[in-house]
Amino acid sequence: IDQIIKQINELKETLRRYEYQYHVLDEPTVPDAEYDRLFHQLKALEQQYPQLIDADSPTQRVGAKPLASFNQIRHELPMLSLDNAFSNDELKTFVKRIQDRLIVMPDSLDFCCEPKLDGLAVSILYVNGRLTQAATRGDGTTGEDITANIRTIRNIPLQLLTNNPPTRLEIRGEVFMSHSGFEQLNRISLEKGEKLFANPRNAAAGSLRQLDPKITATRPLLFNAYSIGIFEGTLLPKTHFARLQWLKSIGIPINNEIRLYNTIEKVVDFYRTMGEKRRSLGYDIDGTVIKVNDIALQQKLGFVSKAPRWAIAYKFPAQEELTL
Ligand SMILES: Cc1ccc2cc(C(N)=O)cc(O)c2n1
Repeated sequence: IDQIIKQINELKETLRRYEYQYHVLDEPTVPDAEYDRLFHQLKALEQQYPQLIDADSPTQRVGAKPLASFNQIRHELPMLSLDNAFSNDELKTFVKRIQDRLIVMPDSLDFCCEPKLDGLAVSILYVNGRLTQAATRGDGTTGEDITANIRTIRNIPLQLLTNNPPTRLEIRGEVFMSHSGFEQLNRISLEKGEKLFANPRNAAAGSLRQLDPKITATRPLLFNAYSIGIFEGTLLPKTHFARLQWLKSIGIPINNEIRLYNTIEKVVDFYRTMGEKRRSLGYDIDGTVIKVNDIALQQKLGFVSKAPRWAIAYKFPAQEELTL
């Protein structure tokens, strides 16, 4: 039996590494057939020795039975909404307000720039490196417990890839659907005579609101992290950009368009570039998110009402055509 345990642990470790290379680094090192072969080998061993199945095995993504309803979860830290800017002038005002508030100005003010994914904000909690809970943003204070559905999203790791995980780590990010996944889903829904979704965001929302995780597991959902909520038992890097890189290093997918700039001109150029890239990204974005990179400065700037003073969503003009 020790041989079996050793074999099962090796299979789990290998599969987790393959998943990380494929979903987070976007650099698969083995063909899908090899991943599938090992996956089915693990599945067979676990069926033969069910007492050796652990909840975070790569084979345990799809929950057992449908829920009757979603439980409510209270966010220990509120999930913020962002103020919007719709012009360069409004962006400049955002930066000016920051400079006015920071009596002592740092020699250079770094901004972390990201595409603003058009999906749904979720919170995912890892306890001792294991995915234990996930919730929708809801009204920012209370959300719905969608743990079983979040576990079915293939690029979200069930365990953090680190030997000394934080005691608790809350990841916040966006669940979204790619254009190709959306078109494929609607093609299948059409064939099955089921209702079609109007756009990828609605399709993602509908998929996360499924009470039966077996249905969610068939939907092409993706996740990109954009910030850290609660963290305990670990020291974090001092800047937002470095924190995102750290998340990637422990197995959490982040967007690959994120950049760091230290002048407003470069930030405006990033906004323009993302506006051009928008039609070829393969997923919907509705603008960019510009954040003060230094965490200590973020804490000095704080929030006004529910939105941070240190971040702005610089949006694109509303898209005329529907994405159908
Ligand atoms: C603080 C905050 C709130 C909402 C966000 C939303 C997105 C997004 N939709 O991509 C990205 C971010 O960095 C965000 N950051």
